[in-house]
Amino acid sequence: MPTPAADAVAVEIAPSILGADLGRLSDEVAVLEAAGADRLHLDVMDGRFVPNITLGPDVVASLRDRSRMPFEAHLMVEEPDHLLGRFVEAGCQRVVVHAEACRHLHRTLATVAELGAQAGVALNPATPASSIQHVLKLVDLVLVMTVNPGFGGQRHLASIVPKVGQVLDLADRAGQSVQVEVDGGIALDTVGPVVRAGARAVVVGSALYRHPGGVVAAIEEIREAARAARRIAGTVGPR
Ligand SMILES: O=C(CO)[C@@H](O)[C@H](O)COP(=O)(O)O
Ligand SMILES: [Co+2]
Repeated sequence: MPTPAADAVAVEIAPSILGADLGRLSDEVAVLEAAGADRLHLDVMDGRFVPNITLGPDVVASLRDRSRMPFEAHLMVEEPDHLLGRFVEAGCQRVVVHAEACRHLHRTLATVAELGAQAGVALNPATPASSIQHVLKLVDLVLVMTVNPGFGGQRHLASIVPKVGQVLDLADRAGQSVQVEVDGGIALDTVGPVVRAGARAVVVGSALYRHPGGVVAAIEEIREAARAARRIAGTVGPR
């Protein structure tokens, strides 16, 4: 299997541990790392922005000692400014905030960069691509949500997939380079269209844990389906 870096049609796989056995979290992270995950997607929920509560920076810090994967925190947190430093100190290389959760989005993203991490912005299904035009120069990643955030295991909203291309068009016109990652209901049957739309990374949660062959087989198959979609689309350039 070619390494993602050497592979012109690679699509990065970022497992979400929401579907894992949270009582064995560090073992589950080790399994994902051994399975070749490109980075770990940590879903942080505050019970306000979304109706669920998950993990905080202390949990992230204890996983940090046990893994060499890059960590990406997906903050589903209302007004997250007070927590940005905590997640960077905990070892997150990237912090993704929701456009809808930040009153001063530009300032929040600039703060992430000042803290020394990569900044990402996430968009709820109802939020248009145009709402982040003014911050594209501050982010290296746009997370297009294809479920309403808050829970793993929801049905993928295929109608939102065209937003991937809309974000990439906006970035092109602004002369900015961003990676688009898609999050929500990604599985063997949904990864192809999002990759053909231009996504170069996908978050995968429940599909990993539903697969009868286990996490290793699931990552392998989804990675191969994503590579095949890129080959079919004939898009091996940056997009
Ligand atoms: O951010 C979220 C949900 O809010 C996601 O990262 C999901 O938790 C991924 O899980 P699946 O949709 O793949 O089951
Ligand atoms: Co997420």
